[in-house]
Amino acid sequence: MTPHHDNFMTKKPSAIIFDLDGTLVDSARDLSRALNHVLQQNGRSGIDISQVRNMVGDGARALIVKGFTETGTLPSDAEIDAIQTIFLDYYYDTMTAEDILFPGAADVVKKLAAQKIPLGLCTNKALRLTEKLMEEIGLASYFSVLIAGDSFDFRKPDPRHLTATLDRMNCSSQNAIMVGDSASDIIAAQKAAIPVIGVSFGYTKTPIAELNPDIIIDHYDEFFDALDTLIKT
Ligand SMILES: O=C(O)COP(=O)(O)O
Ligand SMILES: [Mg+2]
Repeated sequence: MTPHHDNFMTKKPSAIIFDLDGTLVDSARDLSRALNHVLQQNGRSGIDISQVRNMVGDGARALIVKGFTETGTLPSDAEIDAIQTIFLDYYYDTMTAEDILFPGAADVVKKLAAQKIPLGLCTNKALRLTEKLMEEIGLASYFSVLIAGDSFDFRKPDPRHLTATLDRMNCSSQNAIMVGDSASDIIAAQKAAIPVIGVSFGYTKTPIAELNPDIIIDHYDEFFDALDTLIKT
């Protein structure tokens, strides 16, 4: 008889790598508050959260550059360095852990960990912020590595960010799977030849379908079916 139970997979992936912002957590509100804080400090007008959502995914500096470009001229590199320090401290102090997990995300992570599938986190967020956030949302212990935007000299969309994450996990990229919300995740995965699940509820200016992930989910309820489909193909 074929064993059949919830979330049964025909073959286990060697590892699953998750992106953080826009994939596991809906952090746009907190990032938007921090961005508007530094914009206002510099006499700029604020940016609506709906617009900030399309600016997240390439790290804090890219978010700041996009925010300042949107509201006037771009400050010098040195000025952005100073603004970035203020942004990071403000975000570190004000980020909230409450109600920011996307529905079903924690459940999926816990079920995968229970199935002994190695989990890695690969985000363009700074490590200090990543570690704090992952602890506060209660998911840090389920991941064998937390790899951040400042862990290496390269980062998503550079495919080496994903392959280096797998190396740190001692996992092969064969049968590994990536889960992400934005162009940097999908491009990195495609370049690394790692199948990728795109989530449609995250942050991307380009509609996720146009980025051509191998499969798209609209809710974590669809995760295990998507995994099954990817594994069979
Ligand atoms: O833009 C960021 O700060 C990080 O974004 P990511 O977790 O989606 O890589
Ligand atoms: Mg993201």
